[in-house]
Amino acid sequence: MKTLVVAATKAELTFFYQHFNLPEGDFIESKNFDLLITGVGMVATAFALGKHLSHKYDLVVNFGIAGAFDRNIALGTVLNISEDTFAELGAENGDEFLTITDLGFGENHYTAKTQRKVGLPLAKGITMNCVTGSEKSIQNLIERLNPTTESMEGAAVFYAAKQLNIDCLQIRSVSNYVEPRNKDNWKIGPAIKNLNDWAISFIGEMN
Ligand SMILES: O=C(O)c1cccc(C(=O)CC[C@H]2O[C@@H](n3cnc4c(=O)[nH]cnc43)[C@H](O)[C@@H]2O)c1
Repeated sequence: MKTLVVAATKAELTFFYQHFNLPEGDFIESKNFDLLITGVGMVATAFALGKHLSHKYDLVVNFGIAGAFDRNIALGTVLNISEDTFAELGAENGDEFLTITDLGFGENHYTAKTQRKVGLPLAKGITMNCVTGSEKSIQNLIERLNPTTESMEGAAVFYAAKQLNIDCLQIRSVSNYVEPRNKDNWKIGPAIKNLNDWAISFIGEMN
């Protein structure tokens, strides 16, 4: 049983590195799991997974922070993102948005796949190239997709795992609300701490 742990940045897995005494580096191999730091965004994620994802893995787990659309979710909450959509992939037709599925070019929506018990609240993610930062964009996305969270990588990880039919999970901790940009409101520290506590326990118990 071998797991590939995937994150966009090393900072998001700071305490995980410390706990498992991992060396510096973007691709670290260990007995029970390997760790891949992809860089931020879908393109970097797809390229890194194209190089490193293979059938030697039984499970891919994407860990990261995320923005939440729902203010009833406390900052720092750890969520199981069970479905994710490439929200910008498609075409505008005036005020209407056509997905790549509407255009006949494939699927824009992907799901987590695992039999393992995760025990976290489920959430519906979207994946964006551009962090949402205007009321108009927020309203459009809510009307069109009604997402709980957004990230910049999640759907790309699900996509890659699906290509090889490997089980996958996406676990994200809420660092901020999706709102007109104000980084002073982000609570990255507590979000990373909660994410790492969960990741250490989950990956530790698997081995
Ligand atoms: O500024 C810092 O100290 C810092 C430390 C660790 C990570 C970061 C990031 O900015 C990580 C970028 C990562 O976060 C995801 N993310 C978080 N919030 C959102 C959002 O509102 N919309 C989209 N993505 C978000 C995203 O997946 C990025 O890869 C900073």
